[in-house]
Amino acid sequence: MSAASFKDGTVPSIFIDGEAGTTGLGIRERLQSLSGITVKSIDPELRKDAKARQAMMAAVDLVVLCLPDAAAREAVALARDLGADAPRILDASTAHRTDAAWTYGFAELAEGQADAIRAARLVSNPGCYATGAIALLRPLVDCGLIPPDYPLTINAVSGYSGGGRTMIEAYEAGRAPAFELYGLGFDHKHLPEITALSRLDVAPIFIPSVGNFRQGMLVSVPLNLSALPAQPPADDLAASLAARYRDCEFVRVIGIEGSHAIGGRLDAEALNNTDNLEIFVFSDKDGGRVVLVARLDNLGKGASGAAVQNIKLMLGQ
Ligand SMILES: NC(=O)C1=CN([C@@H]2O[C@H](COP(=O)(O)OP(=O)(O)OC[C@H]3O[C@@H](n4cnc5c(N)ncnc54)[C@H](OP(=O)(O)O)[C@@H]3O)[C@@H](O)[C@H]2O)C=CC1
Ligand SMILES: CC(=O)N[C@@H](CCC(=O)OP(=O)(O)O)C(=O)O
Repeated sequence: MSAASFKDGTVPSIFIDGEAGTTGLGIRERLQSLSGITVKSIDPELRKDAKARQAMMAAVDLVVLCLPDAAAREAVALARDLGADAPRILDASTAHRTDAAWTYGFAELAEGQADAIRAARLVSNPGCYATGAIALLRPLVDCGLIPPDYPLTINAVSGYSGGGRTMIEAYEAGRAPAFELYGLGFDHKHLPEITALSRLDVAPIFIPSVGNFRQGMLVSVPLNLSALPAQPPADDLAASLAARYRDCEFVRVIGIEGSHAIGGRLDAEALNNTDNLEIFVFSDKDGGRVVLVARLDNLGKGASGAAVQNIKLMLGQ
């Protein structure tokens, strides 16, 4: 996007549709430290008024959708109706993550993905669990250590803010269990993106859970290495992951020794209020059993932090 093409003149402008929600607020807060952009806000009374939102869309270069899926689809239709005035869109919802017309907003996905995001008109921000799972799996599928048809299991735990305002209110009013498994219908909404973007042919068994803490997330994948066709040593998995993320600002791989050194426990909240993601490779003494773990803040790299990373790429910042 060149300066000459900005609707407002010299700096790009953004409208966050749903800015009062959990994700919207997180993005708003992070954008305060970003100079060289204008954030335009809608009158709160008109936040669900289609005409008023469409007028905001016409006035900005980029719209960030922080809405439930159905509302996000409606917002995209409003933007599309603007024709040549339509802004670029970053959608934080699940609605477009496996839609071929949209670019998946995980810059670290593969070589060239950051450039694809820079150039795209339509970008979907990844799901929080999906970010952790894809970060672990995609490099290992790409290099052939995990075959696309391998029967994988993914376990995960999230802080309750992942459930948006309704879940936050339920936990903070003491109306929710201390810890629960869910997704036991094998149909969690992140499964399609985890499967597609990890380049898997079969959906993993994915068991998410939520606990009585506000934010923070662990996503883990257990592997018996002797069951993998390549029977790779654990070191090969760690080396592939380290090589993939070597130059990534927000992703750090902690290899087998480093993972072992932290003492067999992982605190889900350790990366809270950061935009970082850590990958651990835990291995038993013989190197035959491995657990890969991604740790992130579900509201950081799992949502608003990733959104701001995408906004910066889309606006050439
Ligand atoms: N929480 C998280 O960790 C993550 C959430 N997401 C996704 O981001 C999106 C927003 O989620 P989250 O921030 O958690 O949700 P919240 O419930 O916290 O916020 C949603 C916001 O959208 C507003 N809204 C709802 N319907 C409409 C509509 N028709 N028109 C305009 N505004 C509307 C709500 O207003 P009101 O409250 O007044 O109804 C609220 O401000 C969802 O798609 C979610 O799946 C993505 C990554 C992580
Ligand atoms: C604890 C909790 O309920 N988490 C949410 C996922 C949060 C998230 O990242 O969802 P989207 O980005 O896909 O909206 C869930 O499992 O539905």
